[in-house]
Amino acid sequence: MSDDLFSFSSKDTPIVSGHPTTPDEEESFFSLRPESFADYVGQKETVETLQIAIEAAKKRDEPIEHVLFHGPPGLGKTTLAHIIAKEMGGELTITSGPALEKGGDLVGLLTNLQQGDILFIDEIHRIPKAVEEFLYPAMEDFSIDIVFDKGVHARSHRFRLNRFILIGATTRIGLLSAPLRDRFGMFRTLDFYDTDDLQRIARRSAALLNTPLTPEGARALAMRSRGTPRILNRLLKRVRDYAEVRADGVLTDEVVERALALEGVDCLGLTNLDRAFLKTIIDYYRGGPVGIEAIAATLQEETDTLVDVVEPYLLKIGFLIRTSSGRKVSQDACRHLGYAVQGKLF
Ligand SMILES: Nc1ncnc2c1ncn2[C@@H]1O[C@H](COP(=O)(O)OP(=O)(O)OP(=O)(O)O)[C@@H](O)[C@H]1O
Ligand SMILES: [Mg+2]
Repeated sequence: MSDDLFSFSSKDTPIVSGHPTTPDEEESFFSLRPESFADYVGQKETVETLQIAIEAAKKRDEPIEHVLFHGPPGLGKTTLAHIIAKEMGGELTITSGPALEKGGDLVGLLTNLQQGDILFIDEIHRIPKAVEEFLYPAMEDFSIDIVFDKGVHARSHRFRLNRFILIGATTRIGLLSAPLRDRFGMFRTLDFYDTDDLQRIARRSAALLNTPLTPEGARALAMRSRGTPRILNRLLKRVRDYAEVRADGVLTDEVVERALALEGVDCLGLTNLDRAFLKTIIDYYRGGPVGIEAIAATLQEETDTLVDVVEPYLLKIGFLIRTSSGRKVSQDACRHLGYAVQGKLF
């Protein structure tokens, strides 16, 4: 086992984790965020479903139904919420499951919404149960029941809300309760982007940043972005810095490769954490199957980070296999990492 296996963690490589590390960073990406469906690359079926729903709702002069987006971080869920709000002409209020600690937090937000406004709840699977119960009547009947006093004096009062649109986003659909899931009229899973779409995003972002990018450079970036626009935009900025300091400012495939090698990003876009994850399974657990908790403990990483950020892409490219008895590494992954694969190793 290599010595460097434990010398890093996802905290050392924020550049490639799917989540924005700071609000400022998210802010600085704001200009790269597409503001209309025309600029939103890929996810064709989701875009079409939404466009149809929006056009139909506008004809009837009513808001669209509640929408639930599911998918790994950085694929464009928040971006879609912004675009929907713009198309529908409503105000967008953004919150997240963990930020809604008490029922009162949600009631405050709901009662401030006007007809056609949008409430976006990120990480909706992390909403506390007590708060979730306020959401049911709010979503279904546009009303909330508030109970005053306790015991025999308890009285319930029903408040009417304006007809709003709830947009929920989650990285873990399995953790969402069935009653909540069923109250969304539309449910879309966002998938990883293919290289063509990522190249398109690279060209668009490079143009917005005024950075020269060759077609080969765009392809090299796309291949290293783990199917994720947010990662692509981050890597693009790192490569731009490198090109301006160590090259002539033009983002060619060679410059992309050199710059990203420095960041620990390999030709498939795998990061130090991805490789450490796979190597742990191979070196400590003979390739698996092994439970995620055991991997997390060995790597000293959060289980959630591994499940939300690391695993989805490794599963997608077939480097990781999930079985009923745990995670297994594939032979392709072993080959990529330079392990000898003899016959049936695992
Ligand atoms: N379809 C797209 N076309 C072009 N750029 C995109 C697209 N989707 C996302 N992006 C870019 O990627 C960034 C991240 O997208 P977004 O914040 O919407 O991801 P998310 O799915 O909400 O992630 P999280 O789960 O971490 O909240 C955006 O700021 C935008 O620049
Ligand atoms: Mg988001």
